[in-house]
Amino acid sequence: MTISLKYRIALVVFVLQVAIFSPLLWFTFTAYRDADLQQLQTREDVFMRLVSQLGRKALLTAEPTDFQLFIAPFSKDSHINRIILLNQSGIVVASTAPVDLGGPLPVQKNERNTVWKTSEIANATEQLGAITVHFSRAELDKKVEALVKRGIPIAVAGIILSALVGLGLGSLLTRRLKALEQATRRMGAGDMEVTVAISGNDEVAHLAQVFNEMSGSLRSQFDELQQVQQELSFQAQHDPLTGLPNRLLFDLRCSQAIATARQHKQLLALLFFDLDHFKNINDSYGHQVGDAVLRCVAARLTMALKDHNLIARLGGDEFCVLIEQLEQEQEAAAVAESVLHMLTVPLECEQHEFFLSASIGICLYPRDGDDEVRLLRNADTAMYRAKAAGRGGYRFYSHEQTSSVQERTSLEQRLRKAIERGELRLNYQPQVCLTTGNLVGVEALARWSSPEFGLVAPEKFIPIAEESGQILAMGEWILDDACRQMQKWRRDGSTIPRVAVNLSALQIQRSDIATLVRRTLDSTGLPANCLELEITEGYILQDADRAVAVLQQLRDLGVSIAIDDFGTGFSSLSYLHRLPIDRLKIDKSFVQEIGSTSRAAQVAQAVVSLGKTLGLSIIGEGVEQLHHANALREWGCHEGQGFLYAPALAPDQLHLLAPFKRLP
Ligand SMILES: Nc1nc2c(ncn2[C@@H]2O[C@@H]3COP(=O)(O)O[C@H]4[C@@H](O)[C@H](n5cnc6c(=O)[nH]c(N)nc65)O[C@@H]4COP(=O)(O)O[C@H]3[C@H]2O)c(=O)[nH]1
Repeated sequence: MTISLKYRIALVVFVLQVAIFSPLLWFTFTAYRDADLQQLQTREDVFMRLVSQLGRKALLTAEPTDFQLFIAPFSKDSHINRIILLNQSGIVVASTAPVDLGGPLPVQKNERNTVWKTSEIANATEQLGAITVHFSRAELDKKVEALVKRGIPIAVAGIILSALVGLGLGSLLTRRLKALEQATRRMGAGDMEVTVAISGNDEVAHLAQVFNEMSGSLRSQFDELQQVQQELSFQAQHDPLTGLPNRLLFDLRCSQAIATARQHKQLLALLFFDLDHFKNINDSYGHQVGDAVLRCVAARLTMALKDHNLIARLGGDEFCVLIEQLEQEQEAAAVAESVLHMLTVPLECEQHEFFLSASIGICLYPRDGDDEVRLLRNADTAMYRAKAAGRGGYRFYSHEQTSSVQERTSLEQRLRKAIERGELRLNYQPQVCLTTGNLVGVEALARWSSPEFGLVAPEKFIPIAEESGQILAMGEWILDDACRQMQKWRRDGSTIPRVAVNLSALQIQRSDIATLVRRTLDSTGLPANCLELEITEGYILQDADRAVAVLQQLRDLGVSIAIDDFGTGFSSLSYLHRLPIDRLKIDKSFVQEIGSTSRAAQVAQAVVSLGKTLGLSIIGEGVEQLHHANALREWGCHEGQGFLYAPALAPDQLHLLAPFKRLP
């Protein structure tokens, strides 16, 4: 059993009081009684002396009657029980009742509160007798008893009072200690603001002061710790490069948002996107510039979408936007469009200008998934569809996309082995002079005949090869095979002036393309002027400065350069005139509109004029109809390529077609 400090103090005070006052009380009583007793004894001695003298007189005169008369009144004295005068022979000669005269001295019994006193009576020569007095002490005892009766309640009251004082003292002391204890408990429970009031200047006050000092120091340490903890938790949940929430925080917020949306039956949208060809920026300019671009993109995103969305960087160039409380899915499309629009503004970063675009996948809760993992995966799938559809756009997720992504993954795996298994080959599509109908060149176009998937269209496997990086090895093989074939035709006496080979943007950015071309020309023996390299307009737009430098290096080798798919980008005269190129290839989407009233047909004509103005050769791609060829020729376009003349053919079929005389 534990006794609180308050009661312990009270108990100690009580015991001390009892220990001190009991002997004191006892001493006072006995001292008082002793003093009274002494006084009584003195009076008894005086009385003894008096009755001894009177007794002597009675014995000497042998006339005890006077003596008897003298002592008779004392029989009523409460203090004197008996007075007995004995003669020489021990016979009672005078006494107070009830002792009989003439008899011997009765037996002296020691009664309570009484005392016998005897005094010998003698003269000079002989013993005369004795006087015995029986004194009573009852009076004295009664007095002491009365004193004790009066004193004990006072003593008990005093002790109780002191016990109460002890209790009060204890609670006074422990109340302050209790306050300290409660403050310590609150601090233990995490309340760092707690202090205790300091009263007085005693030890408890000092303890309270030390406590306050300790709590102050703990508070500042706790604040520091909290700050560090907040920083750590911020760092753990944010991307250090852009300051945006990272994957961890995004997952957390996403699952919270899903729970809220589930509860209130709301719609959510998740946008997942990456920057098209961002890898090229990293490869060409280094990671520092790449990082700066990502920072700028993050800042723009935050500016554009800050109001209602959670924006996160999931890693690399992958970003995610979560839109809550959606009314209808078109709102997600609007956000996607604003992201795309925001990226169309050229980005000036580290003294370079970048033209960015992104491919965005959108999926919706609850339609496309009911947890963050599934939503993210499906948004990723939708993003791949957006990429496959030509980049720079957005796609909503649909269930069919999942199977198409699975197909894409297995295509990618099979493609890795395609070259070494000899499943890839090149076909060649003639390019014809629109005036003479002569064969002016061929374009090498890759074909993949897979045992599992059959003939796979280049529009399907080339983007996969580009995204997976396989285009580097594949492109090297294509360049080598095309140059080797061309050299073979030459040796066989063919008069095909040139072979055009498509270069992927990645090949130009990630490899030393000029060295590769030089090496290939050397190893195959093909003269440089027999090789044309086709580069898409899109690549040049991504990075015009670098494109100018690379194209110049290639041109210095003696090869010619054509800009493929011209008209599909955002070409402007400002960069076109700086490019070291030989030919513009009008994209087939424009050529095929010739004859219609659409703007595309007008663009085709405008491209021809532009090319002529710049002194470039122009070739129309996708010439399917005679009127396409006629119109192009009339506008001044030099060459044409398309199904009107021939599709892409295997190398051994090509010689059957030349010369082309399909012109009117
Ligand atoms: N509708 C229509 N189409 C016509 C006509 N004439 C030609 N074509 C097609 O138009 C595409 C022209 O190639 P591209 O613009 O370089 O577009 C190419 C090119 O970007 C890429 N590609 C093909 N082979 C290679 C290659 O060896 N290397 C690289 N990097 N890309 C390649 O794949 C794209 C598609 O190639 P293909 O399917 O061979 O499709 C070829 C060709 O078959 C026509 O009259 N009408």
